[in-house]
Amino acid sequence: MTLIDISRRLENGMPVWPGDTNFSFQLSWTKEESGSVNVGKLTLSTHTGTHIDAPFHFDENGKRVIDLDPNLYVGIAKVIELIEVDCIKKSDLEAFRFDGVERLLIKTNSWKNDSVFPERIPHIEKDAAEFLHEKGVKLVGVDVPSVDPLDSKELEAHHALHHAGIHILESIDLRNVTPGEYELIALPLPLSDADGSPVRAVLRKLV
Ligand SMILES: Nc1ccccc1C(=O)C[C@H](N)C(=O)O
Ligand SMILES: [Zn+2]
Ligand SMILES: [Zn+2]
Repeated sequence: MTLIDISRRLENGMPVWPGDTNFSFQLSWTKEESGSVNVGKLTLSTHTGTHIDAPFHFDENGKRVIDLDPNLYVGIAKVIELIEVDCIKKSDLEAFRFDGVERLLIKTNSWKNDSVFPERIPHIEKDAAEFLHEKGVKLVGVDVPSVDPLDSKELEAHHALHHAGIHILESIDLRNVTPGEYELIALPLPLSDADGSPVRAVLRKLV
């Protein structure tokens, strides 16, 4: 069956979190120089493009990427639409059924021009994190670069989700995805010490 790619393209000049490391791919050796091969070199933040946050990103004692269970990032996921909401709160989520839903992907369509970093994004409210925990959700994915407001220092949503045992996937691209149930694959790289990791996130439609 065909895969729907929900990853943002990693390329020079792509938007990154303000002040964070720019993404760069360069050849450190060209085939001409080496006589045999092109060899590339990447420079990037762990929060580049579609990525997961490890709890260490916002908690000194939190798990690093290598400690995360890969099973979290592979399996059935429900995609819901909350188009252009200001924030994602419990009362918005109560309209949906979450029986047995462990992975929830929220399409807000609020990042219109993805060639520039957004100025404003919807964040997740604390009561939504608690509600999703009660429903048994273990992973939440959003189509924007953060689950908190862009200027947040407290990172209330990151902490509330962590407290609720919910892992975070950010900057997925759900423009070509209609609500429903899918299989998600969004595996982090096996980075030993990292606080986050880019992922190649794909969906497979369930029949
Ligand atoms: N890259 C950064 C640089 C500086 C300050 C925050 C960030 C973030 O990444 C925060 C965002 N909540 C994130 O998890 O992706
Ligand atoms: Zn992040
Ligand atoms: Zn984050």
